[in-house]
Amino acid sequence: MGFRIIANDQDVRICVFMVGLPARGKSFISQKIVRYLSWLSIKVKCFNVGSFRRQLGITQPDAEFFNFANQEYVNIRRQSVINTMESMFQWFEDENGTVAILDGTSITCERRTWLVEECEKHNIQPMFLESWSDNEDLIMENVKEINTKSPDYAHLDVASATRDFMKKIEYYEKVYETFDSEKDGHLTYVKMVNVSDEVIINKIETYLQSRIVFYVMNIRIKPRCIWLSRHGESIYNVEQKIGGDSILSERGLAYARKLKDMIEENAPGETLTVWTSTLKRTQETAQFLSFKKLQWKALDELDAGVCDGMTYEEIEAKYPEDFKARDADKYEYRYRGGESYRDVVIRLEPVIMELERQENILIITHQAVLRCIYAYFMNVPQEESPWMAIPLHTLMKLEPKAYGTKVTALKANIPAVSTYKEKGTSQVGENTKESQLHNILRRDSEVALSR
Ligand SMILES: O=P(O)(O)OC[C@H]1O[C@@](CO)(OP(=O)(O)O)[C@@H](O)[C@@H]1O
Repeated sequence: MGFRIIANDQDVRICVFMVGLPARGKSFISQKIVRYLSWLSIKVKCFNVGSFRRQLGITQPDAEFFNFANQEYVNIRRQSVINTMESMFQWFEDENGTVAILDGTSITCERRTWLVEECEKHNIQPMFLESWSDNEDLIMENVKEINTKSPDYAHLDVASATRDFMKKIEYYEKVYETFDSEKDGHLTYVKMVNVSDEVIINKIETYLQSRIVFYVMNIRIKPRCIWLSRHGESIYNVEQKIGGDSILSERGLAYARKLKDMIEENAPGETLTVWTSTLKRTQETAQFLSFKKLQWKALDELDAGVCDGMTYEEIEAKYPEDFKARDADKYEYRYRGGESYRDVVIRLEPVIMELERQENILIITHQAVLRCIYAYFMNVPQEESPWMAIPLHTLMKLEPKAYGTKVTALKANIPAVSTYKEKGTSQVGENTKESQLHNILRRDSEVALSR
């Protein structure tokens, strides 16, 4: 529960200032940190300087607006940063925030000195995160992405937008001062060279800062897929019992066979590594797959403690107070002698870190664990994540992209019981799960557009 203590410690307030030329993936990194920290219940918010500039009425500036020789424009841009900082300080006060990310360029020493002074006045720890890159492919990939996604370029065709953007980069290059240990040795900074090819770390002082550093060190950007599946229908699922370590039903075994075909069809020729829990039902589901397999104890189902092996109806009859308490706050409720969703998230942290580093992975695990993993990738809030329907016999494909994660759900068309229990009832119901699955799919487009 270490993260909770930090999240509640009112003394820890960090501002991460992104540093770097345009198209160096700063927004991508900012969004990832936001997703990671909020998944760990740390109050975090990203403040994008570009949106504050747009609030000043500068909506579709051409490259000239970024010419540092033009004092009038420099002043307007400085004003956008001042407004962003004010809004950020306000957020720390009003919302009791812990980590703010300032997504701008902050490329001059003069600017950074000013930012540090402002943070000191407000008792906030400044930390700089520079994204430095000379990888042409990576840069052009980012330029393409920005030109199609940013409102700044909505009025231009791709060729004109690219020309304008390259000119803008040129202006920034003229004044860019990268971090170096001699002149910046007194500052807390992380310099990422070509994402995480090389990471230089200076003067990290607090635990939370070191968590952020550790996370960004693990970021990879190579395109890959993460496949997620629950195990096939188990005997306990059929009997509506929770927990346990039962084997698969006949239909569950049929899903295990079908899973092999589905992977071959949808990921032809790909090499995957299969991660399962240590429980029989996930291993039986993986048995027909010929890839390398790895068991994680951390992927075991949420521990239902004294309720393990019971149906929801039995729990309601035997522990009515607990049953109600869980429905009232499913994320925080901890089974007697067992776990809460929050506990599961914390034990999953090393899995997530490893997932960030890996290439194509297929995870075969359990309802509650999948909800937590899915919540991380899709930025699902805590109040919602324990209530998401993750139906049996459905394979999900997640494709992390620069501006969100794309999800595709593939149904095996092998019938299975529903294990979904709605709030306020002890019945598991067939009727809800389809609509919930649609919620999942809808969320994809929300996330993809959320930048
Ligand atoms: O948090 P809730 O919605 O109870 O879901 C978790 C439950 O899902 C189940 C099925 O009901 O997972 P699993 O299919 O892996 O067995 C239970 O074992 C587990 O307790």
